Amino acid sequence: MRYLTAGESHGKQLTTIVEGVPAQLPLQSTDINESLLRRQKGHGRGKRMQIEKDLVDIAGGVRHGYTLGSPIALVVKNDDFKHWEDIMGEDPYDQDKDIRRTVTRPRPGHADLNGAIKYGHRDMRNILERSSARETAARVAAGAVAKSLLQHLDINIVGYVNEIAGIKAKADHQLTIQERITISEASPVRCLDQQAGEEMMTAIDQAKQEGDSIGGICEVYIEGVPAGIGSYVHYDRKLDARIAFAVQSINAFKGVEFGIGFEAARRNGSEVHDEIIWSEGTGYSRRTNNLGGFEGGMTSGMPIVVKGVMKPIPTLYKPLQSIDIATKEVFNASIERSDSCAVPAAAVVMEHVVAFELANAILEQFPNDQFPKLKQAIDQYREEVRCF
Ligand SMILES: Cc1cc2nc3c(=O)[nH]c(=O)nc-3n(C[C@H](O)[C@H](O)[C@H](O)COP(=O)(O)O)c2cc1C
Ligand SMILES: C=C(O[C@@H]1CC(C(=O)O)=C[C@@H](OP(=O)(O)O)[C@H]1O)C(=O)O
Repeated sequence: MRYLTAGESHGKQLTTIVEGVPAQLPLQSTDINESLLRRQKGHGRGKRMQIEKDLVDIAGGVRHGYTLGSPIALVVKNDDFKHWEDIMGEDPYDQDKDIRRTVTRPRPGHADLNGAIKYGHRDMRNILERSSARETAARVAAGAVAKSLLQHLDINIVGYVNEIAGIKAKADHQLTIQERITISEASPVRCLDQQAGEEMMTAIDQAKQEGDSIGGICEVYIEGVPAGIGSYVHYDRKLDARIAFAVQSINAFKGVEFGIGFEAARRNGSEVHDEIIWSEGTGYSRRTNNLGGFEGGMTSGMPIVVKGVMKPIPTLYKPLQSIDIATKEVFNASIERSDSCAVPAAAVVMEHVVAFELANAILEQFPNDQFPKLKQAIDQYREEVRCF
């Protein structure tokens, strides 16, 4: 399974094509819309999210509520396009006539300057339109298809926020996945710890008031994955590595950890590696889950726990110094609008990109043309793992 996305932030629409989804998987636009609407929520987002109401149009690959096995085309319209038609429409645009709208002032921390140098654009709108995290709506649409597939295989996944601006949620390892889903969904910052969640909201409000931005840490938690998904035999078949790539590729993500992650560097081996246990009913398991569900690039059968670090949003009301590429003058310009914190939204994005990688690894390993056959094969494999 693979996917491509196309579309600019203030252009007509985002388009996603997902190829390699098995036939006969139940799929409806409501499944995808739920994910898209979750991504739009979250305390700290700017005015743009009040303009958009992301809804998918399934334009190919699905008939009467089931996938056909053909590529699935997903379209999400940009409602903001109507305000940008003169700038983003297809009619030739005379940049010289409207010099005020030419973007020549790169934001530190965004893709503007590097992208302009690479593609030779003097109007950095040509960069920012595509480097914008608006594209993550298209990634969530693709991930929602994968998530739907996983759910039909009894694999559940959720993304939530662990930390914002240094405020840490207290970890409750006993929470079931259903509890994690319900609690995070009810929290405006998608946090499992109500007290910390309230402090995070205050920190976001304060950052916004000061014209600043803040980042944080998201966690994705998955239950129901059998042991042995992925492989150790070649670097690009290691599933943890593929997940790390997908997470790192989300706009503004700067690092990835599995389980205790970087903390492993500070502990002895005896305090890191998860002891193997066995019981008649469930087969093999681990006494702890410090390694976050992976050993040797393969799942261990324990919950997958992966964290991603998001830096603060680069567009600031209180801007940093930069250089105008037209005049080479130093500037400290103010901006019209931006998110002050998008960590809660990013947790939903992370959930979906991870879902895609996991579903893809499963499809590579099992019969993938027809969903009922895939389900049968997975059920049989689970039984083999239990009796191993
Ligand atoms: C959900 C989400 C929303 C974002 N919103 C903004 C925003 O409003 N303003 C901004 O400058 N950056 C925003 N970003 C981050 C930029 O897109 C990102 O920093 C930029 O593409 C440069 O890429 P890099 O940070 O990965 O190097 C957002 C990121 C995500 C995931
Ligand atoms: C549009 C989305 O996020 C955008 C991501 C983004 C950026 O620079 O990454 C900048 C902002 O866009 P605008 O300048 O239009 O307000 C965010 O709103 C979205 O998440 O759907």
